[in-house]
Amino acid sequence: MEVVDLLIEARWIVPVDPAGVVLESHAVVINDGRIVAVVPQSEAASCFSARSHKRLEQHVLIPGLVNLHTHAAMTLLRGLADDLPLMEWLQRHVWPAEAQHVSEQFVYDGTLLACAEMLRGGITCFNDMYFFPGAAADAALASGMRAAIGLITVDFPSSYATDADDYLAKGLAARDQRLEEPLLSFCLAPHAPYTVGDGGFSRVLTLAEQVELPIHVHLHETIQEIEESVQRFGIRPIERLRRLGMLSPALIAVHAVHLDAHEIELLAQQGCSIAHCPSSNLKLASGIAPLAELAAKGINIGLGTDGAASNNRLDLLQEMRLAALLAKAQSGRADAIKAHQVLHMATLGGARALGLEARIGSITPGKAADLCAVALDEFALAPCYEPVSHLTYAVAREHVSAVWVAGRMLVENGQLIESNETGLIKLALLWQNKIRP
Ligand SMILES: CSC[C@H]1O[C@@H](n2cnc3c(O)ncnc32)[C@H](O)[C@@H]1O
Ligand SMILES: [Zn+2]
Repeated sequence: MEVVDLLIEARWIVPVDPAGVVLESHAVVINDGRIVAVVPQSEAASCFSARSHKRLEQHVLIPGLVNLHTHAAMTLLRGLADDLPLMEWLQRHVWPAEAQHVSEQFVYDGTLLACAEMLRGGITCFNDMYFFPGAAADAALASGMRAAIGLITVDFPSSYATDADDYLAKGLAARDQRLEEPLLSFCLAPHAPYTVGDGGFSRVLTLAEQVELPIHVHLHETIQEIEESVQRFGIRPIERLRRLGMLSPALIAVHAVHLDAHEIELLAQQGCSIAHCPSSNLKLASGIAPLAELAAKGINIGLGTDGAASNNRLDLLQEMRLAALLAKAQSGRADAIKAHQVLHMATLGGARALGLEARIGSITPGKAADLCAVALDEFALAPCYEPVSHLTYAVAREHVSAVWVAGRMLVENGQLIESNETGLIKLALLWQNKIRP
């Protein structure tokens, strides 16, 4: 008998890879934070002796969800400015508030709050883009979460940095100090084509090639962004990035709402990934991304919540449902995007975009034990013919009962184990009183 740390038995296990597989009455065997085996429960009992044992009746166990695009610390700006289009929202409300309030402490506290919300909703990894990335990284580590930390660049000065060189130097220093952290990885994060000049993008590209990091950029989010680019540069943003040599498998195009057929072809040919953020795109009236067409071209797609100031939730299960429903309405085809496809986007798709496919995104031996258990034992979810259908169309984050990151249990019975929920609410209130006294 092999002695292992943890054995999780579940009524259903959806490994995500191979696609479409649903295992009944299996167990996941975990040792040293990694998945050792996925076997029938009868075999698990005879082959493994576990120090800890979790039995999940009428639960489905899935890989931890990967939030491919967020600005975690913006939880502290949730509900500050609603019902506005993107540029008015940014220029008149968000950027002034950020200029006044963003500091290292703001980012640490806001990210801590975001991690609590994400973990409780089954998200085990997030890809962040915000000021003071070192503080975001430390808050993720303090929460026990996995994070891809964006090293941001914008052409305007902030409380964090002055110009493109300063942003990048500070980002790289933050990364160098945390290179040994197994739960952290990094991305280069030039904000958008309308806030980063050609010089900034070229610096980012050179660095991305030197240090082999993904590049995470808002792209083709609104029609206004495209029209302004045509006025300023004579070309659309994707063509501008193409000429700069930025289109490659390292690129994560966030939003990608407004695309013509040629641009979809280009993104597919170049192996770019897309971070689809349906709630934020709807709330800011940016539009609806052509998800079915992107998927049909074989483009890798992940799902993102965007920040809590434009969503206003960090709830990837809700993004899954919305992604599937919008794709059907937009294409006029009920089978345009199916339940298992959005589960793939919310897990392996996000992991692949971040270059983390070998480590996370599916319940596969050798990968980290980042797992999410969803309870399907309530009347509103009964009966259950097909657990993946329920995950996409019926469950809410309140049904997430347990979450593990690298084999460490962080949510049990729907409650955060290590965070003090009352303390987090007090922290948010302190910031609320500073931001709007
Ligand atoms: C330079 S740090 C990130 C920057 O992005 C802003 N932001 C938040 N949501 C969006 C969005 O949907 N599109 C573009 N920019 C966004 C955030 O407020 C920060 O300033
Ligand atoms: Zn964003």
